[in-house]
Amino acid sequence: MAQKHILSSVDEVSTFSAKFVVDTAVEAINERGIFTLGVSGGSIINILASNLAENPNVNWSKWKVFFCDERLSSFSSEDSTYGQFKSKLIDKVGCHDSWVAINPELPVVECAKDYEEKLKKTFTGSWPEFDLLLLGMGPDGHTCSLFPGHQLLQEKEKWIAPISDSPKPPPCRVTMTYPVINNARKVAFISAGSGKADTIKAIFTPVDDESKLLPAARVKPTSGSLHWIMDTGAASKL
Ligand SMILES: O=C1O[C@H](COP(=O)(O)O)[C@@H](O)[C@H](O)[C@H]1O
Repeated sequence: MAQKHILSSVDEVSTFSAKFVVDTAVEAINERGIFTLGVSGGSIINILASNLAENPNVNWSKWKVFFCDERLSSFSSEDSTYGQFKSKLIDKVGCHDSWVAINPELPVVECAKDYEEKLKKTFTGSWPEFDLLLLGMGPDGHTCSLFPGHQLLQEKEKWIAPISDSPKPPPCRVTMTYPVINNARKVAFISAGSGKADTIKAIFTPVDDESKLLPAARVKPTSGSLHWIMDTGAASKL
């Protein structure tokens, strides 16, 4: 069962989300000495970056930040999630060593394998167990780079999968798969704006056939917790 956190404005979503991340980090560092975080791209970048950059309670030396999905674009492109976090947060704080980026120069299949190897330097075991994954959701119900009807929704072996036909540009991306997402200790969607309201209503509406579930509705942590952080616009049809 998802826990809903409904805030009255995008600014409040931003403040709440940053506190949610930092509180989770403090708990993880106290318990295990490290905080493993996965971030998404799109609107989440602006929601998170400045609040995290200004937060004095972040012990960056204990954070390891990966990308839930990433576009194969150069870091100087606006499409690069790493590039955006770099200019809006990483360069300002000087926390470069905490972030694990993809190599966008590689062909997409190799890039996914290479990124999976990078994860394996931090995580042992058959599946990584992230402390927290921050997910976005597009108006079509996609999350990470897992799109409605795409064969990647069935991927059961890879940690990181390549996609070269993303319906949302750019077409070449790498993405975490459901076994990774659903193995996290905590997963939080961050969604703002009334443009997401119909899709959020669909996500929370039960279906008679699991194959009809939108990608974001397939996020069901096996033993972790699921959170939806929304503003009143995004939650307006619930
Ligand atoms: O393409 C992507 O879109 C989703 C949703 O983005 P948003 O701007 O609608 O919030 C994002 O979560 C994902 O990381 C990104 O690659």
